[in-house]
Amino acid sequence: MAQYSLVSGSVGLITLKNPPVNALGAVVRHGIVDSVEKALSDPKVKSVVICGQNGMFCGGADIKEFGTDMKGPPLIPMFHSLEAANKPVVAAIEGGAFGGGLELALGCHYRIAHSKAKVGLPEVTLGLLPAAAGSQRLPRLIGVPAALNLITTGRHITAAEALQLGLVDQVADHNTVDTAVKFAQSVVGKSLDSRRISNFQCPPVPNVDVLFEEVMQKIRQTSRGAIAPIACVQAVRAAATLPYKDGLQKEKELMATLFTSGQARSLQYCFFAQRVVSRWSMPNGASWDTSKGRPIHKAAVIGLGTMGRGIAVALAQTGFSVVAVETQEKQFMDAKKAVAGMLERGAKRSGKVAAHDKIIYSQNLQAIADVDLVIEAVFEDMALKKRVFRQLSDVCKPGTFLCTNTSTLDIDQMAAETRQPELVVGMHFFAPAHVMKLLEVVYGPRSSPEAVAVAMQLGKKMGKVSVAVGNCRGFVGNRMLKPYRDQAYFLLEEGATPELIDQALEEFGFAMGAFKVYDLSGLDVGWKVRKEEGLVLPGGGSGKSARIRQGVRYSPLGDLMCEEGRFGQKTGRGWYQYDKPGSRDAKPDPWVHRFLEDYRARHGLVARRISNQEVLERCLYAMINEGFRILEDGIAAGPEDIDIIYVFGYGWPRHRGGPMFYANMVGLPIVLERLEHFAQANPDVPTLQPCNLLRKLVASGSPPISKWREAMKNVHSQL
Ligand SMILES: CCCCCCCC(=O)CC(=O)SCCNC(=O)CCNC(=O)[C@H](O)C(C)(C)COP(=O)(O)OP(=O)(O)OC[C@H]1O[C@@H](n2cnc3c(N)ncnc32)[C@H](O)[C@@H]1OP(=O)(O)O
Ligand SMILES: NC(=O)C1=CN([C@@H]2O[C@H](COP(=O)(O)OP(=O)(O)OC[C@H]3O[C@@H](n4cnc5c(N)ncnc54)[C@H](O)[C@@H]3O)[C@@H](O)[C@H]2O)C=CC1
Repeated sequence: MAQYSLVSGSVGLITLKNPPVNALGAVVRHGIVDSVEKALSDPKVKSVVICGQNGMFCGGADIKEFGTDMKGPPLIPMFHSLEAANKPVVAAIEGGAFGGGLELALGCHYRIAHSKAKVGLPEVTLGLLPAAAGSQRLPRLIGVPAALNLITTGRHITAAEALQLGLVDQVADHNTVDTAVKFAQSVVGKSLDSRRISNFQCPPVPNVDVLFEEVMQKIRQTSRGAIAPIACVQAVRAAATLPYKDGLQKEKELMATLFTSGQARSLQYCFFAQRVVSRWSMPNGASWDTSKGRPIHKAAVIGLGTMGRGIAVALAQTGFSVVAVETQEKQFMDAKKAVAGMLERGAKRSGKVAAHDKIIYSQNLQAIADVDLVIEAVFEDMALKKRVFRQLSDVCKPGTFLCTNTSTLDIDQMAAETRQPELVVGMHFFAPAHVMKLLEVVYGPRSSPEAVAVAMQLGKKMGKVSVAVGNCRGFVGNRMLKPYRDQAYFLLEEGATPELIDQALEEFGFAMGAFKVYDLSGLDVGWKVRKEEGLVLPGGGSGKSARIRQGVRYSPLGDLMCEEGRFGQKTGRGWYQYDKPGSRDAKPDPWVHRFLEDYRARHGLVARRISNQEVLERCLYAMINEGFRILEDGIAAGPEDIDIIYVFGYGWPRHRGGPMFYANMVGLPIVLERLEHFAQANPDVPTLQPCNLLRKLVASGSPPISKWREAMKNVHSQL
């Protein structure tokens, strides 16, 4: 609702009330219309102030209303009547004004923001554009380049930046509403013509075509396949080149296409999924609302290689005291230098002081005796990790949480080496750990809810999107990656090239195809693991065993590449060729094509034409099938957990919602039918056999994704 009152004898105060963010649901919209009418028709009222309750102006349209019949007054006429009012209207922005909330403020004649408030037009992140005239008013107010930046990125800006851009008129340090009321009284009688933004001419831009072309090109590169950023540019272009009324019409047309698009549905799903996963639960019933964490002041990182360095930086930048331990002399020296550089660069970007003094370096484990939490990041070697956990348990004070950054190994085996196994959890960061947003928090069978709560809260403090998952090989992300990568290799055997597969995946929206990722992370990493697992045979093996391991189909192609010394970017040669070792510019390599032809000839394989569609179906459906298995096994609490892991950790295009949401969009019967088809053609690939949960969901009429948790309960109760 919107509450109306008369304050200071002459100011009509309209307070938006719709907790928690005062979203513009139908009831609020009715409330605004009624209150504005009251204020404008009351002769005692000389000016109007609009604010939100509980220190929050307005979080924009009520996203939960999208996809419903959206009854109630529309926003555009409401904002026009505010702007046309003959009494000054002032927006008092506390907390934030986002999307429709900022568009409401742009309809007002003046905007006053609290110094801690943030504003923005984040519609693009929901697959939309600011279609309550925001795309037309903002460029008129702050100019085309700044508006383009805000509208196409959706970023939230501080009150200080908003003031600098001319988006707000004043910043208040204390009671914003009181300041706005006084301000509203002070401007009574002043002409309002110059305050009505829709009357403004857009400030002229030299080389307007060049500017729009540059922005468009950048967007095509960074938001591969996403339609909303492109529509945002087109809408701002309309503001820059057309009269307001025509620009508004263009905005409306563009929004009509976006509003019902699959991309908007996917992005809005991601918005809510991100919030769902923060309310974690464990199969034993423990959950975020029943489990308390404990404050962490001092943490340790063990092993300062690729991951440990990033984790130490992320902890220090969050304000924790960190003891960073590395045993190898050269690594120790290199790590100190590298961490210092990362802190410096981070400080430059954020404008803060580099947190060098937060980190103490040591080559001795005794230095961590008084820390509250340890994150182990030594080599991926179970024997070593077990030894380290034994030492940690001896050295650390009782009650210290012991976390491992392992990407695949059994948390419980490490916990078993300690005196308090209930304090052991996985904290699986992604490289580079100070940049990547995802954190998989892995609970073993003995992990306490308190330990999970601590890791989840720590992740949140570090600005990570944290997802709690169960303990199995590869957890959620890496477990699902395996069948996807296997399919990519099998497709090479059957006639594809690395560039054909990567192109199909990149056109789908991945930032990088499977083989570019291999080259980036190093082919030798997986080779080492496969060797330890006894999967690698010299020369790839021969005869029947060459392409079968432990009874299932296996491609030795990756092993053979490593035997040739082709480890990827680091050696300048991998699935692509590079100008020099370390270079990132991947070029197709005729050597690889010959190598694949020889391989096929040796194994009697006849190359066939492989379509983009087949690449996507084989790679993605195999991955999705594993996702259903993960749900069936209770490793992830719901499809949202899997989707958020893929969107934030594995470059899955957000506008496609994550693998499980994508399956839901494609249609579960289609996914099942294709998997059955591929499984029949590949009986030696068990990961293509459709799993029970998928079959049960289809048999029960393919419920929407929001109902899968319920369906999963039935499957679990039958087990
Ligand atoms: C042809 C049709 C024409 C239609 C025209 C429509 C044109 C438009 O007018 C378009 C729009 O406004 S689209 C909406 C734009 N606004 C946004 O994107 C802001 C979304 N919210 C946020 O960023 C953060 O919640 C925020 C920064 C605000 C607060 O962050 P916090 O971390 O403090 O809190 P959260 O945990 O994120 O949120 C608390 C609870 O509020 C729910 N929520 C937030 N924003 C909402 C919103 N706009 N609508 C509905 N629910 C919303 C959020 O889901 C969470 O709920 P629970 O998870 O249940 O607690
Ligand atoms: N590299 C990646 O992209 C990711 C790796 N991980 C996991 O993180 C862990 C570390 O991986 P990386 O950083 O890539 O390895 P790395 O090889 O770059 O670094 C490991 C470091 O640990 C040090 N170390 C070994 N034993 C030690 C001990 N007893 N005490 C102190 N330091 C010791 C080594 O000297 C080395 O500097 C592994 O478990 C890996 O699976 C997880 C996510 C991503």
